[in-house]
Amino acid sequence: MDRVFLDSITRHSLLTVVVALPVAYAAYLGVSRLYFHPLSRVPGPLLASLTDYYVTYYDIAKDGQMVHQLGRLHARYGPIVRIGPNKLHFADPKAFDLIYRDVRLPKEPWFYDAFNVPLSLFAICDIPKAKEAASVLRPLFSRKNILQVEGVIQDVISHFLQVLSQRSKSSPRTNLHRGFASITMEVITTYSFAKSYGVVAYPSFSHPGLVGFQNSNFIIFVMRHFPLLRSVFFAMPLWLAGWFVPGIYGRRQFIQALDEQIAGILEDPTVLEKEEHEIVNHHLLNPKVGRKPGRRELIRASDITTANACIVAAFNVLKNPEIEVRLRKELMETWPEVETQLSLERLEKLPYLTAVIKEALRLSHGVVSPLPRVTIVSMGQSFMHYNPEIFPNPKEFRPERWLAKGSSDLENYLVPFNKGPRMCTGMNLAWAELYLIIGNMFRKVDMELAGTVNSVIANATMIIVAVILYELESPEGPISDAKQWLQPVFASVLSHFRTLPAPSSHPSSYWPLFSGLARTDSSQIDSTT
Ligand code: HEM
Repeated sequence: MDRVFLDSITRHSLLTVVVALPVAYAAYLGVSRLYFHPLSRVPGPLLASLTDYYVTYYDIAKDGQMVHQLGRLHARYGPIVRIGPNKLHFADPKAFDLIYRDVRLPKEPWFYDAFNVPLSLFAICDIPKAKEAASVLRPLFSRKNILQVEGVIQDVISHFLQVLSQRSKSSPRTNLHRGFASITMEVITTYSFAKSYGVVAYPSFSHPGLVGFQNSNFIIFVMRHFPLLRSVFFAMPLWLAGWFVPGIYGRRQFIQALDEQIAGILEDPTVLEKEEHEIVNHHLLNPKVGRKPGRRELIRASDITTANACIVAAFNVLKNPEIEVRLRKELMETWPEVETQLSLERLEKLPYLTAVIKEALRLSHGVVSPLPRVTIVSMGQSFMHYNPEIFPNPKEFRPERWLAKGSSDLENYLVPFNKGPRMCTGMNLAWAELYLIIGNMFRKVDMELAGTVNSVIANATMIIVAVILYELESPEGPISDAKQWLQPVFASVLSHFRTLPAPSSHPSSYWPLFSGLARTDSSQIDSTT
């Protein structure tokens, strides 16, 4: 009897310890975070001071809305807000320089590891390692180098215009966001690998590699907030991973193709000598460098960001007839022969085109998520770009603000490429692409807005068709014939997904797409060349 009694006490105590320990630990954490933490005096919501899952809720359950929540928090608590137990967010323009120009502040691994590209400069947090990687990569994207590969960008854009012209005969409606992303993806792969992967020519501008890259954005948010899931997800067979990231199949196939090419170059480096211009891999595959290039991130970094800026420009110019007339007039006067190509250097001298691009960069932000630096401080670009004291009526697309007297001071507050030691490596390439794409589009193409498409449904459809096309691409498969008949079917299916009217002012309905969550709407633009 005594023994039974003792046993039950032991069981009870064990149970009490099992329950009480975590509760006590949570209470200890809560009290220390609220009252004894160095940030405990910084204002912010109680829940955010207690747990990082406050941000998780807005990033995941609220579909990437943290950026809007940050705006509300700053309105309530002031320019510095505690958004996590160890995290501060700033909304003061002076803080931007202090955070991002400080060479001592490394990138924050929690945020960058989720991209799963440890070799890419973008995700390297260790300062000496990042310096080493940057010393190889940055010179390749110098202005001098970009001018040398201008021909590549010009050729890709000309090809794109041809494809668009062909397409407009069978399907006048085009998702130009995909179109622009196809241009930038083709440019970066050609510049890096001296090989066209047929991205621009792919039906409906939906190359599986491109769709796969774009669709993996959401999973990055999940990986960021639930790091334990990373190893589970990356160990999954492709068919299962495809349930979570539709299109991952195309992405893996594409990466495999890039890997094979890299392996080919490493086996026989003389193939590089045959290229007309120096390509990124001339340098990255140099044995002295001793590291494999972060090939995926160059593609990710370059396709969506530049395409976002282009679509914001196209959308807003078409929305405002007086802006469109002024832009087309400037282009026409400098570029009377429409069949020719105009050089980047001449386009760069056009003040109104330049103002349109700056305004597009201001409103599109390359990366909306605040980019965290240890000890965890960050400030989202939108808190510079949407500051009404710097940019009156900040949500309006007004290129004229860049032409007004004293506007050169505004440049300090235009930070789409970030500032400081980790600012965008591809900035010169991005500027070149923006001039050439927007210049060409508004000189050579007549367009009008044609509503918006729900990109979740459109993506799913594109992926199914993309997979079918890939399957057909076996040696026996009649791929070219199949593409010919599938393309119009595909285009007409897609045109039925025009579910929403064009947004009436700023395209806020597809804003989350720009924040990297490809889950809402992207604009559709009627195009006829
Ligand atoms: C309009 C177009 C673009 C925008 C707005 C943009 C924006 C940005 C921003 C904000 C960062 C800083 C990220 C951070 O601090 O973590 C960044 C980094 C980077 N970008 Fe871009 N980007 C654009 C185009 C490109 C292109 C075309 C390339 C192609 C090479 C590129 C390559 C990179 C790389 C490699 C980094 C990492 C730099 C480092 O961490 O040191 N970007 N970009």
